[in-house]
Amino acid sequence: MIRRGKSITGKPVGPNKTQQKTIKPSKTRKIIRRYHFLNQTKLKLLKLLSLDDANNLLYESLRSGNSHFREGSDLRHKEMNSIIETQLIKTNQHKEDKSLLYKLLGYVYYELTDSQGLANYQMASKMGQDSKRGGDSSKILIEWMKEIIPREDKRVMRALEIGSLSSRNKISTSGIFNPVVRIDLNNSNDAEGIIRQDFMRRPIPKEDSDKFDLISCSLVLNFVPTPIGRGEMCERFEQFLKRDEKGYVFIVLPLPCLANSRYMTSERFHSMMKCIGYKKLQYKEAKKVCYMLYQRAYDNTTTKRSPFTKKKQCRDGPGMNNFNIMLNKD
Ligand SMILES: C[S@@+](CC[C@H](N)C(=O)[O-])C[C@H]1O[C@@H](n2cnc3c(N)ncnc32)[C@H](O)[C@@H]1O
Repeated sequence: MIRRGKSITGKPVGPNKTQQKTIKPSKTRKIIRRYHFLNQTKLKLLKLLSLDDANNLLYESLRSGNSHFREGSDLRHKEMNSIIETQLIKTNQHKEDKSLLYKLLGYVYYELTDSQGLANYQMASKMGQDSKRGGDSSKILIEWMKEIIPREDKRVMRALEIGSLSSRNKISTSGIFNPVVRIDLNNSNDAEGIIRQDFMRRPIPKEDSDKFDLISCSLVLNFVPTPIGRGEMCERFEQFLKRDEKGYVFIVLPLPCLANSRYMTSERFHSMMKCIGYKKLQYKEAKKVCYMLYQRAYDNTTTKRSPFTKKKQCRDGPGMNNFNIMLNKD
């Protein structure tokens, strides 16, 4: 799945006739793929070096305290550094060479935190929301919610949108949800009403009134680099959903994650969600993505957790990917 791509720190994308920045679909895909590659490589390097960056403080401390890391992060490359890029693809081959691993880590951190790279990544993700390229996935959510909620029910629902790129999407403008709390890991555009925040570190609300009726998680789970990390994200939803109501979770995934993976199918995903307390209300496949709506279900028919704590191959075939989601052993 990981492929070699071009630098995301390439030249800025110029204005078009409408003064809006655009990127061609092929470049959009490359930028996104590159970003995922860097994230995966960062995790591998941290593991090889037995480091933990849970508090996001590592960059500063390594920059001041490790000369190899600093050397890597100082390679302020306009063009990709081909030697380093090759070494990044084969990190395991260099596992004995700690100095090189630190240098690679410095390089990766710089690439990931470089503001031009991030801006391009954000723009590439936004381009994916362009109506010509799949559009705003929350349109489907709103259609479904309108079917579910009786007309006479005028209750306004609170929503948390994880991985939000715009405050003008249907989830924010339909009037069904108010407020819509929008968070994103990387968003630097606070003026648009998107809080820069990692959902996995968002404080758990104490009061039920601060919890949500709906969590939207569109094209975010596939962004999380590890199967266990994805499972943890799914399990965390529950702590943000209101207790008295039956909260909803809207999930969107790239279709190949469920339709072309050796380890995950739509049935397996629904069973995993059932196991952690949700019933499936809706499932729809489009050309490139699949949409799902779940609701909290406090029933007594528990599904065993153990099938989802292990890697299980469901099928195999040429060109299949290894996308997976796993639950922690309790
Ligand atoms: C591909 S974009 C999807 C954007 C949009 N929701 C959509 O459906 O097109 C994925 C976004 O999820 C964000 N993201 C990933 N993990 C996150 C986390 N733990 N907390 C908050 N945002 C996260 C990333 O920063 C990125 O902007």
